[in-house]
Amino acid sequence: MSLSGKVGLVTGGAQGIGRAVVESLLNSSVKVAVVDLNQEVGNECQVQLDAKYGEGNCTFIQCDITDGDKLKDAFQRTVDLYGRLDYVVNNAGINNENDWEKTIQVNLTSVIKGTYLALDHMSKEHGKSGGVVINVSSMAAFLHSPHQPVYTATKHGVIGFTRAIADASLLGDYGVRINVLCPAFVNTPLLHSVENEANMGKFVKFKDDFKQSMNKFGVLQPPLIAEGVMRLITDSGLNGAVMKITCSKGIHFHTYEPPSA
Ligand SMILES: NC(=O)C1=CN([C@@H]2O[C@H](COP(=O)(O)OP(=O)(O)OC[C@H]3O[C@@H](n4cnc5c(N)ncnc54)[C@H](O)[C@@H]3O)[C@@H](O)[C@H]2O)C=CC1
Ligand SMILES: CCC(=O)/C=C/C=C\C[C@@H](O)/C=C/C=C/C=C\[C@@H](O)CCCC(=O)O
Repeated sequence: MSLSGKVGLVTGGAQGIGRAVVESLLNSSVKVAVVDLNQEVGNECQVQLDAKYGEGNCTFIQCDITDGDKLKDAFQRTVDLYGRLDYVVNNAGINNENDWEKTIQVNLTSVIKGTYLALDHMSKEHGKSGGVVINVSSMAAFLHSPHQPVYTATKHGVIGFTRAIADASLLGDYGVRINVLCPAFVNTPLLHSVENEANMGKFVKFKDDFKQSMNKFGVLQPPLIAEGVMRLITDSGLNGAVMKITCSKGIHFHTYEPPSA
């Protein structure tokens, strides 16, 4: 399936999982807007991607996704620059149990806003030609992690929101497939934040337990997560899917029991 001529937007795309996703999209000839808070890392990312993929194929847009007006501008700038929008990956996330209200804003509220903005630009309801949204949750949503109660809550929320809005998209014939991705531990700067009291607050005292959990389950590399994202983009049968990626099972899907009376 050729993705050439398509346009993607990835939040938190300057490093870690988001950066790997951006590179996979560029490798498939998709033009990409890299939306990220971090100006320095974003500038560095732009220079490296221009050198590797050629100028004009991606653009870094500095933006704090918790600022609704700035996020709206980032979407509009992408469409103004590349003429359309086909794929949105709501990936940016933080791990901060100290400032837990911020964690809710970044990990859940902004994912909801990013999904609604994606629909504004892609839904047939608005005369657009459809597309794919991928919201990044975590395997933490399937655990009762003592290290990260609020992070865990946000990731549960992302799954619930995504499954519901995916059904709405189907019922309303929006032409947009909306899926959720749940990686286990991935080797990125975020993973190392679990050692910091500034991030973990009073839960930092569980850090040894946390490390044992990582040793037990293993740590994934970002390119495998990007492979999962590309599958969610290219498999036209997937809507409301909950993709899990773990060391033991690789890329697989969560299944839910059908509702009963
Ligand atoms: N690393 C891991 O073990 C796992 C991570 N995840 C999730 O994957 C996503 C990406 O995480 P990583 O790549 O590991 O993190 P990371 O910390 O390496 O990268 C996150 C990126 O998001 C950006 N960002 C943070 N707050 C932002 C804001 N307010 N506005 C715009 N950009 C912002 C950062 O500047 C950074 O470039 C997150 O949603 C995370 O919760 C899920 C499962 C496992
Ligand atoms: C316990 C998680 C945690 O404290 C925080 C990690 C920080 C961020 C990464 C996050 O999103 C967590 C992922 C957690 C994954 C936990 C367990 C899985 O690896 C279980 C996999 C089971 C299997 O391999 O089949």
